[in-house]
Amino acid sequence: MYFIKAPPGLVTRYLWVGGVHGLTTGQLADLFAPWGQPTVVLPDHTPAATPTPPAAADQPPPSLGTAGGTAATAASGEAASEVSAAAALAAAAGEEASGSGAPAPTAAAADAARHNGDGSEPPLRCFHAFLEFPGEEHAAAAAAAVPKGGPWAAAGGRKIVATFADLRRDKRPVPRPVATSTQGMGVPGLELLTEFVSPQQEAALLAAVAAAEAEAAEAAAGAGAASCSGRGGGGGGGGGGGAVGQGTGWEVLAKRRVQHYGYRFDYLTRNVDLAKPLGPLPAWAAQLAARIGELPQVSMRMDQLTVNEYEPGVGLSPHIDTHSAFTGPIISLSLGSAAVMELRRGEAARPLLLPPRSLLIMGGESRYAWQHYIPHRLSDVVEGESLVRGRRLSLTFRQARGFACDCAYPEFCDSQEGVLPPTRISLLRQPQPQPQPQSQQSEEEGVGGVAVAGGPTAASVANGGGGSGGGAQAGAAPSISTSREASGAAANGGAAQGAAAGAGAGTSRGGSGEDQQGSPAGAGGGAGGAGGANGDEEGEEEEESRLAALEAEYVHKVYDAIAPHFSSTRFAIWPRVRAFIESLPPGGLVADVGCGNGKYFGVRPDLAVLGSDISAGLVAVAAARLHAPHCPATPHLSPPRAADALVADALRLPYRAACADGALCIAVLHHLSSPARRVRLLRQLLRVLRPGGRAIVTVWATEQEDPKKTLAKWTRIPTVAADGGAAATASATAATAATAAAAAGAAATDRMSASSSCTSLNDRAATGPATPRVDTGPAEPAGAAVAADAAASDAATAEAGADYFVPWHLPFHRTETARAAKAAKEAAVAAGSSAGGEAAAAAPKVDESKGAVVFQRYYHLFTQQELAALVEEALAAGPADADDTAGGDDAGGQVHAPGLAGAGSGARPCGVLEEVFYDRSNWCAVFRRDA
Ligand SMILES: O=C(O)CCC(=O)C(=O)O
Ligand SMILES: [Fe+2]
Repeated sequence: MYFIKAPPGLVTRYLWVGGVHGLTTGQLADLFAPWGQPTVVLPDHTPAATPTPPAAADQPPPSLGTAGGTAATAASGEAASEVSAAAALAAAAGEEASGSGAPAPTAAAADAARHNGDGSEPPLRCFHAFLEFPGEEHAAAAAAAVPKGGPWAAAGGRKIVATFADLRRDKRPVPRPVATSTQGMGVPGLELLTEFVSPQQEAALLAAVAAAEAEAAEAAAGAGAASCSGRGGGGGGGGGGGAVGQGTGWEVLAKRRVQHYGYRFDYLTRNVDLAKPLGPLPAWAAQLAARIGELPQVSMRMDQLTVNEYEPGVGLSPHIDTHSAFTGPIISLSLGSAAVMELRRGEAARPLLLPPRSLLIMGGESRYAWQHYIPHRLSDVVEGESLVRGRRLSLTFRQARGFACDCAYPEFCDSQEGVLPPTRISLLRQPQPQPQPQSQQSEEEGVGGVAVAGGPTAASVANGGGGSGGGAQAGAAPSISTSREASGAAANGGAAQGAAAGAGAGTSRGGSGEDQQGSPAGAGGGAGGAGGANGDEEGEEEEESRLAALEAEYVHKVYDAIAPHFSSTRFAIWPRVRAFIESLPPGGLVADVGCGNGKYFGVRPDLAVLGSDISAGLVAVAAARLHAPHCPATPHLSPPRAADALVADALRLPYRAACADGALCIAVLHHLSSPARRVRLLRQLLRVLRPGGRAIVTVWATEQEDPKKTLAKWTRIPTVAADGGAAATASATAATAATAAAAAGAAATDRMSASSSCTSLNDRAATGPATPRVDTGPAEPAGAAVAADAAASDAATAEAGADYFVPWHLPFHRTETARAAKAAKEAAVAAGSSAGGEAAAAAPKVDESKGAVVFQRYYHLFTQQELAALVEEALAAGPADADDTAGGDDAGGQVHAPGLAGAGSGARPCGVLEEVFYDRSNWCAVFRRDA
């Protein structure tokens, strides 16, 4: 395995960092720790750097400041960082260290430098190193944080350069001794039992496997099934009704054939579907499984068997069998021919010969934290002798798991936080969104049985809520005209909003003179009350259509186009969202509105999740996860689906009112382009929640942790909504102001820190009945209450957030996105050449230098007060009506408690804003519906 610098535009989870000479690996890791605890890999490919041992008192490692500026200058151009140790070090020294005066270190020197005799860590003698981050996002954030070309204060004034790197495996043949026994291999939990079966038994097993194809076909015919050839990979599944011993027959994968028994292993989801057992194992497999199960190292019932057939030259990609799919050890019996299997963890690669008739037991760490890999080779060299491979069959026995994995290796565990990204194969097999009538699309894409049929959902997809029946005016070029330009619509929109706000919250919307954008919305707001309801309806509809079209263009279309790539970057479970989910009552129902790839579906096994998203592409990814549930608590009882996903518009959720115990709305609200539409979404959440139900909403914050790497790279655009300037802050009621300010006070204390801050509003501003604290975060900083008081008086003048275009780079040379990128590229070129004006402006752009198609996504960044006020406004307005399907927000007629005034005059909001907190560049609100 070795690293190279990545080609321009390729974002990876590895960074090449130059200028590290003189640092210790520990210091280097610490320097980049804020972006995700990278593993430091040194260029000569000795085992990965271990955590820095405590420095010996008499020989401290040099401080970051001592060696400033000795090394790298610029990382431009092609650094010859393909790494043969000495060559790379010399190259690095030659390229980057000119003038440093340091002697070019040799590999041996670097190696020797790795550990001092006393256990302290000496400084690095190499000029570059590689950092392996948990994900691309982390690496990208880290790369962005390194100052370009100048000294870096955090690094003690050194110049550090960072570029993305690519990991390659095995291009250089690295002679590694192949072990013939697991003893001394250094892979805990791995055990090889040779001659586990006799040659006669081996022959019988090979014959049984050979006969299985015919038996499977026969069984299928007997069961009246029309299609069970198994060939082509789509078969199997069965449903459990077949004859005893029914397997899948041969399924043809790209390079090998497989048979499955017990449960079919799905290579798309890397999991088994417990709801679809294939039936008991056939006798020959059951006998073997029983014998294996009785081994003391195993001691469990094996209920799943995969037969792999490898022709000579065929191997198996490195992988860890999905934790959530199988529990306990994984056992593989080799038949026919030997092959070398390599066990890998980090930089360690330990090859082991698997002779025919041997049984390999992968238990414990070897099963959960080490990848296993069979190189694609025609022969293996073992103890100096070349062993030519023949046809090898392996029988891999496993036990399907019916519960979340709770192993000690969360970084490799898809049930735990370091959820693995989807496999390349799963990404390749993502259906690409086809341009088609959207209403049809929603019907077809609606997976599972929940709530898809009927209701307004189907038709709503294209419209994004834009006008009942009127559609999104698909032909119309999306306008990003400012509120000033759209003054006609603005006045009307403002009036409508005034109606909603006036009737609902009795807000101080008239105070929108603070509107920085100079939006005329203030006029509408001034009208307030019922007056707004009588505004120019045509104008309202026009405005709604315009905003819906904008969202369709700059949100929905983009996510559909980038879905597989986007999804591959989204798998971290955010601790605060997890904490919220964990705070929900047992056995409840959760609406995950804007579920994306469904990454939160499996957090709680006992909760049923209804996921919805307007992007069919993302719902397809989420749906794939449904076949890999981590959640069914009763594996053999065909449990009801614990989650389902469908394409739906968040502004018109196709669920019954008051059905959900919880609602998630993660990173969705900021894609809605007006305060009115944001309130509509919040009121939809309230409608779906039962009284007592709670929701968490997260949005991107104007206070970005690293604005130079985010805000500075995004395009600030004029507020798109006509009433955008009147953003919810100005509508804060006295109560809102107090709660908002309370949150602001505490949040301001640490809003720019990476750790989450949090605020339980109930503790600070007595705005309602005491509610249980969800907050699991640190205690309130001293002085926050004072700050809150001060902020309270400011709340009325609180700033609204701002609208941005945020680019998404879809790399066109990444295998897993090649098809999507190709389509997007062609579309971009076509749009650029055929359309003019704004349509062309909306089209994604090809950036050859970055090797990517660049899409622009619409975002509204929120201030903390703005989010709080928005939630308060929705709470005051009450749950959306069941028939809130019209585009225009005629909330004036829908408010459940008309005529409510602010808190001072006895308003009865339908619920409580429990807390607002800042978490990693997001503002998050938790609120509860009471009535
Ligand atoms: O062929 C083998 O021995 C291993 C098969 C395997 O790792 C798998 O099916 O997951
Ligand atoms: Fe495996």
